[in-house]
Amino acid sequence: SDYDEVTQRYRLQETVGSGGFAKVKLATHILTGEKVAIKIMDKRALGDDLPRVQTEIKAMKELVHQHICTLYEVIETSNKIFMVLEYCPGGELFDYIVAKDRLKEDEARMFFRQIVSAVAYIHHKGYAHRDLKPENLLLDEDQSLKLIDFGLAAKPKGGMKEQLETCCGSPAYAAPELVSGKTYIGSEADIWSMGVLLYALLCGFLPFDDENVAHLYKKIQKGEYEEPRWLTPGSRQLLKQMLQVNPKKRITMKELLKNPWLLQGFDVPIDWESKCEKEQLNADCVTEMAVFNNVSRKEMASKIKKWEYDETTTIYFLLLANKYNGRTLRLPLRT
Ligand SMILES: COc1cccc(Nc2ncc(-c3ccc(C(=O)NCC(=O)Nc4ccccc4)cc3)c(OCC3CCNCC3)n2)c1
Repeated sequence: SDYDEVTQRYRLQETVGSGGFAKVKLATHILTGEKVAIKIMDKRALGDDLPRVQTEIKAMKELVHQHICTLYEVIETSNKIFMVLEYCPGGELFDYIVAKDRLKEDEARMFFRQIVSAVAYIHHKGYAHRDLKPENLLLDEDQSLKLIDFGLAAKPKGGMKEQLETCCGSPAYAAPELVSGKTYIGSEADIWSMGVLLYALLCGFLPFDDENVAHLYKKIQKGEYEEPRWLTPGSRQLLKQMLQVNPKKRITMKELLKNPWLLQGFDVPIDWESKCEKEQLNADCVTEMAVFNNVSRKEMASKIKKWEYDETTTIYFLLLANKYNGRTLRLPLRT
């Protein structure tokens, strides 16, 4: 069946999310014992949206960053596409904010710097996210955030309008120019969405909200929102610059990266460059895999560098992730 290959290498566990054409199951990579997330899509259900999955996979292969969930492997069968992805043990940032009601300014800033880092990197690579919201931000261990795009929003073929109608959930994070159906620039719309995100982190509720979508659009286009008394002048100023209805007056990513409120307590600009680009292989991981496969390091390195997004890519990324969080993952020697 469609699941034969994936069940040989992964133990599928509970479903943690489903939306639109995708379902996500947590799973364990049998060889290493590491947890992964597997996004399962049915080709028939996708219909003529299938090209968007290819677009997303192409995007994911280019977007390798410490604050973006890594794609490890793609398994395609006659009816299904399985994307094996980095698992984030902390679940959604959305649930974290709800549990804490709202975040203290320092914690909000610590998270928001990571979000800006991921989005600046995506923009640098020529992409726009277009669906930034707390449900698409996952917590890794030790308070680090990973950006995902669960709803296949990355570079939708139509404008966002069609994207808004099709995708579930409210457009509470969508920019005014976008809900007005105007042509818009993805990166400018992402800045607005990050402003709504920052507001939600600091306040615990949304700046523009209404159960009637038409009324919600009106509020977004008006751009007026409450400022709770606990907001500091620095955060009010930044929110004002991000939640500018006119996209040409909105703060740019360049200005955002050196915004004084974001620098407070860190005094170093936000480092948005990727720390885990694919160009430079980690020597220890190559060695460990060479020993495991009983081949030379040179041979192993050239196999990894093909980036076929098969089991070799998965093992390399899983070993690399463990280097970062200090755990040494040992491949079981082949019996
Ligand atoms: C929620 O329950 C829990 C509880 C405990 C742990 C976890 N852990 C856990 N880890 C990993 C995932 C995941 C990662 C990536 C993708 C993905 O679709 N990547 C594709 C992608 O990111 N493209 C892309 C990114 C940037 C630019 C362009 C394209 C999908 C899912 C997950 O999902 C759960 C869903 C549930 C519904 N809301 C969204 C998340 N959940 C989840």
